[in-house]
Amino acid sequence: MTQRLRCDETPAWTALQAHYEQVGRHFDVRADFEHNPDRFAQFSQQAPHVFADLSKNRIDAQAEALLLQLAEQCGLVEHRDAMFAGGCINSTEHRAVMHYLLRNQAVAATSQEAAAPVLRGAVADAAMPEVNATLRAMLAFAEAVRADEQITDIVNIGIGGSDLGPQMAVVALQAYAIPGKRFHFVSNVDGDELGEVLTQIRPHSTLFLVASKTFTTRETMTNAHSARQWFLDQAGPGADLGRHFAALTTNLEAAQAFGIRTTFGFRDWVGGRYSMWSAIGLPLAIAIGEAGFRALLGGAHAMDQHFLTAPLAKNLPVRLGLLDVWYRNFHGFSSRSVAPYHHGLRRLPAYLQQLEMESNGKRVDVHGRALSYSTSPVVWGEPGTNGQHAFFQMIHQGTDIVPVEFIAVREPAHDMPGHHAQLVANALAQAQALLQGRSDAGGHRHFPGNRPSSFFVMERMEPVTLGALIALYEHRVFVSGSIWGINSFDQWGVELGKQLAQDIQPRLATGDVHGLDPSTAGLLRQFRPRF
Ligand SMILES: O=P(O)(O)OC[C@H]1O[C@](O)(CO)[C@@H](O)[C@@H]1O
Repeated sequence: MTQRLRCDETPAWTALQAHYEQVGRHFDVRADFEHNPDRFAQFSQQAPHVFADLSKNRIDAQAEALLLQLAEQCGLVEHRDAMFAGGCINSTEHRAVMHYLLRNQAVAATSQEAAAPVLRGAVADAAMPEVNATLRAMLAFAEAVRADEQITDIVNIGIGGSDLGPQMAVVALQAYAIPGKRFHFVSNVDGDELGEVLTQIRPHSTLFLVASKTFTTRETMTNAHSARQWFLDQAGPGADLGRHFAALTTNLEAAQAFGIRTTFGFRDWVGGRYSMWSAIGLPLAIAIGEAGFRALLGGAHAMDQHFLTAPLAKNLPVRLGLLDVWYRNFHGFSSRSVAPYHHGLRRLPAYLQQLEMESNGKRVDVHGRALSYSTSPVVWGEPGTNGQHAFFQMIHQGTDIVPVEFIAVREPAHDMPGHHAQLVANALAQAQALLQGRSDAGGHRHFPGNRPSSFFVMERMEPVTLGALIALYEHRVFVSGSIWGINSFDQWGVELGKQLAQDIQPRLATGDVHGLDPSTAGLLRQFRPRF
């Protein structure tokens, strides 16, 4: 990997620090709206399927210009192009990062057209035949399951990226889901979760999907083995495990050894949290069918094209990623709240927590050198309007500034009179209140205002728009991670806890506390009589 300038060593970083001290620290968005009639136009844009208004953020044209210089001086374009050329940018795992190839097709692609990818080049040309063959096989299987009236319940067993993406999308696209089938997602090793699902299903009408990139994740394997045992016990003699289990994994051998004969694979260049476009998306494909799944891929691909080709100043993932850097490193904001004003997007905050914090929660750069600046903010949220009646108090009047991201659609999927207008009015009003504040009352009733927010608008919640929205988030995370000079595609931070759990589990049975710190030893004794 070529040595790039670290972001805090660039002239643009120094200029941004000076600009923050002179202007940014006291920048009042309301005053800028008064002086600058073009502010809304300057800081809003239409990207594929997503309109974004960033004008309520604490950013001015000069800050954005300096951030674009920062991007240039940090080699953002070269890094992006290296990813799209199949370069080994996940350097700590020696892997390329090419999940975008999984959606390398135009929105209207049929299965024939999909054979002609839009992104070309040696790497894409080499990978696409296998990508398309797997996609076709997986979608054919999805269609067969959809047509199989005997199968009423689909149970996805997976965790992290093998759960959050497909679950978020199945929930979001409920209006497009095939009637007569129920979708369950089991991720936690807490037996309560699997146990609850097992009380709702019958073996002969259930399809279990064991989703695990590695097919070694302990939680998933424990749940899969328990599900298999339950199936064999319940189905009795002649139970056809092969008909009722399928695996979605890069480790086809391990899946076969488990006794599964229907497997759908993908390559190691698809990271777990970037895998909903791969075979990991099978539950979603069963829910929304081939046409829906292809539309989802097409929407994401449209965003890929935008990220690849739009000038940086009008490139939405770039603008968002740079805004994240501005807020995190210069304003010092440590969290961002996501407020989807759409009931279907209620799992989006959980999905984004993994996408953003597992990708960019790093304290060393790609060369392993400790960083002297902050990286990933905490990402959190709840759907509106619920959040308004819970934590928005803190966002309006608390001591910390929390940028909020509103997401709303123009067309609802329901036809309940009055609901959608009220929902949208609330989203607009919250963003307005955060900006304007209230100074006609003092003390407890005073709202300081000038609290930043972004607002995303989509036509409706449908496969193509969801695909574009998620790809937008993926690329935005890439942009901030790239500026920070970290590897957004590894996750070594999850390893230590996994290893220690393996050491502790047998100790729960034996009571051996040798070598443990006093707190862990004391806590282990709290559980001892149970094991
Ligand atoms: O799909 P797998 O291999 O079971 O991994 C599940 C999840 O575990 C992690 O590797 C780490 O927790 C995630 O990145 C991943 O999405």
